[in-house]
Amino acid sequence: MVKGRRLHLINSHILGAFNFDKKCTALDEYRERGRQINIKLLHDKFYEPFAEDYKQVWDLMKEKEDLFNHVLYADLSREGLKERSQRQINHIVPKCNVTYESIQENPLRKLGMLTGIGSNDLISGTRSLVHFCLYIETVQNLGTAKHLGIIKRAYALKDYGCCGMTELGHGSNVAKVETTATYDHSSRELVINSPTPTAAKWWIGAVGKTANMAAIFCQLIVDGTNHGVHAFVVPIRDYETHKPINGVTLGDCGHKSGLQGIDNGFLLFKNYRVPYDALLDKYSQISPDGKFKSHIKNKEKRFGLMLTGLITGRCSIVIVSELHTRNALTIAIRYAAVRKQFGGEIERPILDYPVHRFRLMPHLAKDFAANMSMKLICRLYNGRFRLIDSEPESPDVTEFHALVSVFKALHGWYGQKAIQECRECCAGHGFSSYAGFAKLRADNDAHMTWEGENWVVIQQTSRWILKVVQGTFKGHPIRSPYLQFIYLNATKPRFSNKEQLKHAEWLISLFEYRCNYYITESLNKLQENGRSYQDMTVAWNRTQVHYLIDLAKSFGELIQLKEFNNFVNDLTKKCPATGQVIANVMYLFASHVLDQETSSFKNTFDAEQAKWIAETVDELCDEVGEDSVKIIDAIALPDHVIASAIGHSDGQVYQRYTQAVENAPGCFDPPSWLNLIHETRKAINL
Ligand SMILES: Cc1cc2nc3c(=O)[nH]c(=O)nc-3n(C[C@H](O)[C@H](O)[C@H](O)COP(=O)(O)OP(=O)(O)OC[C@H]3O[C@@H](n4cnc5c(N)ncnc54)[C@H](O)[C@@H]3O)c2cc1C
Repeated sequence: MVKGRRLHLINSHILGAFNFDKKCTALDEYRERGRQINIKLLHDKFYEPFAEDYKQVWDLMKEKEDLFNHVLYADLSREGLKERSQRQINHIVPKCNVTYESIQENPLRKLGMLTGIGSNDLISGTRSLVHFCLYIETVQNLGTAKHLGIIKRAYALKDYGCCGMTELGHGSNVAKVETTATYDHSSRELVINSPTPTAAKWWIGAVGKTANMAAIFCQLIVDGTNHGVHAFVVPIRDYETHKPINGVTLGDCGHKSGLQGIDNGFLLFKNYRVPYDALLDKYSQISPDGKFKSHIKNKEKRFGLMLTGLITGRCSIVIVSELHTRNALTIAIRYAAVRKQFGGEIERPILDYPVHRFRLMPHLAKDFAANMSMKLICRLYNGRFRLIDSEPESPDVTEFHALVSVFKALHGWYGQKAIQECRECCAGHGFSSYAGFAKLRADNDAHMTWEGENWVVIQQTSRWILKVVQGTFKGHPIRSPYLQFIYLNATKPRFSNKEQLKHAEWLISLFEYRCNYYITESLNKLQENGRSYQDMTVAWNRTQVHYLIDLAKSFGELIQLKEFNNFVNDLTKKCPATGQVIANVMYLFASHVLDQETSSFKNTFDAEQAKWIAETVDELCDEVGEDSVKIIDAIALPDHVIASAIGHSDGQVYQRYTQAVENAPGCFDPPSWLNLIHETRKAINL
């Protein structure tokens, strides 16, 4: 008996307990359905501008496929995940030729490498980003020629850097950080201190285990006067021993909701003396006779410039949250084509059910919209990256900042909702870690918060729009090409039939009207609140809900729709059939946005118009659902990058899933705590 069981176990290990003798053809059958599209054309256009960068990174992943396969690492410890991430970074980054010179020539390449890594694993993507963007770009944007050596060492990975802005007591309100850097004229040094426990730098990526260098943000005090937040580049660990430097206390922030492989840490300083050159002194200097000077007299403006090192990080979120959303949709749509439940004698794929299409297709449409705004940010990126260095106060930089802010928030939110819905759409098997959703959701969750908390960062977009509008009251023309639609007495475009919801120009004019509507409403409310509260900060905060936040969102979605339309027009020129299929995705995006509008704008539709919108959403979900497997084939990341047991392009869901389960440690083992089961049996003596 025992011998027989052992034999069975050995057999299970070698052959697998689940014997799939027939290949599942359900996904291929779904591929035959719907309208024909030019998959290669859609793929190439969707992957712009990163096709080459991604190919390089993904080919490198293929070389060590196991190292990038999440299914194999679901049981890793916190320390194990950190080690694995370091191995991933060591395998990819040095081969990508990301040097100071190559990035000066084409800054976008860095984003390509980082988001390529992040598309598979946000842990390694972020650990690289913290160093290459937050640390290096803070030093580069705020430092001077004498700091070039530090930057080049960092590109060569001789140093590993972090960026310490957030503290235990202050996050979004960076201007109020408590860490101080006090100038000591006698030695021409700066003395860094954490004057209170809440001044501890907190959450700082790479501090926990990796970084030996830090760009830290402190209040600069010269001769007893606080000149506001400035950045300093300082060593935090000894280069040889990797131990904290005297005057620095550091540690790891512990277990988190996800991203365990990132070594977020805390930093405390006690009379830590660093030479004057630690001050990143592009905008402020202390003269040899000990006087503070800055050509930017306004303290607030100076503070704004201190944050320019964040911009690439925000752009990376704009990009990578779209990639994560796409991965979730790829898994859920492929699974839905394979999974069959109900439907009579021959069961139907769950992707056939209207309710399933209604749950998934609007997210697919939003992912397309996010891909469009991602492309816009990337088109602008190189020019703005250089302007941040040469002319940081240029209106083009402010405009870019406003665009990135709204898309950082929108894409993160789209992703979080989409990933959760995809998880639920795959129900039980979606709950398995081998499906991939748990990791995607936990990873994307951080996008809500870091690099500017979404609800705070999005306010910067509406602030910019209202500033431009207020400028027009003083006779200043609107420069930004993205705000040319502003017209304060705008009237709603005539909405006389349902077919208009499949008319791009009309939809754009409706979205323009919607944004103008929120501008007018926000201005009126702001004025009203200004009278009620006197303090303009209170009035501003009182005008966020239903007004300024909605204004920023409506602006972001207008830009997405315009970019989407350009994409569809271009696609249609090259292949009308493909253009038509993707036009439907665009109409679905627009009508779904209108249908979801929960605040005041919805009142601008009468009951019949609201019904047209809802019906159009249903119809388009159905049409797009029929084409969705092919659409996903065109835009999906390679299987080894997604690394999901249930979302593979070969459609062998059950085989891959059971294989993952069987290969997991302990699948067939008895519990190591078997004695406790025996104890339990004896616990109650009847
Ligand atoms: C995984 C991870 C990694 C990180 N890595 C780094 C790093 O490397 N370096 C670094 O410096 N920081 C890092 N951070 C910190 C991150 O940047 C901050 O968490 C973020 O800026 C938000 O600050 P906070 O958490 O203190 O939230 P708070 O600013 O305290 O916000 C708390 C809540 O209050 C709301 N709120 C705040 N102000 C307003 C307002 N004016 N109006 C309306 N609502 C408001 C916010 O919306 C939020 O919901 C990291 C964080 C995480 C989670």
